[in-house]
Amino acid sequence: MLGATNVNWTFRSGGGDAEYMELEGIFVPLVTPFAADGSVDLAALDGLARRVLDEGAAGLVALGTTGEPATLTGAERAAVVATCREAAAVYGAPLLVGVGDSSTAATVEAVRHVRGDAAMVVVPPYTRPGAAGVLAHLRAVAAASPLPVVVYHVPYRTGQPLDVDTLLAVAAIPGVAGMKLSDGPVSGDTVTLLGALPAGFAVLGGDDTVIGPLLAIGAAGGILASAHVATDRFVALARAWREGDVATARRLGSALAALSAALFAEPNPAVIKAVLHAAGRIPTPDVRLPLLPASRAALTNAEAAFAALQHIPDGSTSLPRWHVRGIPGGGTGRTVDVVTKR
Ligand SMILES: O=C(O)C1=N[C@H](C(=O)O)C[C@H](O)C1
Repeated sequence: MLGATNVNWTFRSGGGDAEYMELEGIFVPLVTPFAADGSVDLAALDGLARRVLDEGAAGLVALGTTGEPATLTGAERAAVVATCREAAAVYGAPLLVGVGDSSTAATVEAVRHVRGDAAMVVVPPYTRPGAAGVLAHLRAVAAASPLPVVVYHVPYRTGQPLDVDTLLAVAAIPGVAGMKLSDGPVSGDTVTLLGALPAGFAVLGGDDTVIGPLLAIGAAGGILASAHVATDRFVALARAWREGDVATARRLGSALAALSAALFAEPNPAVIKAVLHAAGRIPTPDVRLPLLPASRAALTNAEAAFAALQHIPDGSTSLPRWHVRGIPGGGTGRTVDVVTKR
């Protein structure tokens, strides 16, 4: 359990006790599918959510960068969260909801209304307030949040780098349960950070191409847009590192890094949407301006990287799966008697 806070939750990474939220394993930050008329296709979103959970994802993220939240209306964002929440509830899986901007007051207000299991709060972008400003911002937000906070550190998007001491100070803030770490290549600082985390504080890797090394040095999991495409393989990678199956982890990690590089060859989530559309999983590959659709070449490369994965063993014949029992209506119902993970 982290910190003495004004919130009524308990947390640890790992375990399996129902009273705790787990921040471990592969979380999928869902794209927002658009219909041909430009509206948000909530049925397609529901299908994506259920598919990744079926394939062993530990949880969902709504309104991550990948969900294009900046170009959604308030009503669309609320509908996306409600859809993800409903799907997550069927599986008993946690839902993280992305929130936050450059204003502390606005973020404090927004975090009070998050409808999920945790708020994924981005380091304030654009303003570059410095380390002390970031800490003051996150302390104010965490103190106001009724939910655990997962800090999203992504300096190439926010423009705000943070050193190891500052990241450890973030980890010590009451109410901050974990961090999505998207600060680029694994460096000496990354190794220092992962080795010095407080007990129970979870780092989830958010740079898809380096998830293998991050898991190897102690990340509890990842928040990976690439895991739309090969969810079970990313789940197998996390398991292989957790269980010490190093040979499998290295082979899978290498092939998945190639897949991620192809999926991120153009601004995210354009290529992922193109691949999902080509596979018939979303109705259009559309993104909203200023994002542009993926090129034909990017789609072809990503499909080739995905095809290459089929020859890589995952180290097990039985991947972890959500086991859903007692769904009225033959598995398509909205209520469920028992959901466990095995
Ligand atoms: O939406 C997210 O969460 C993620 N966004 C990152 C990005 O687009 O920079 C990538 C990561 O896979 C998860």
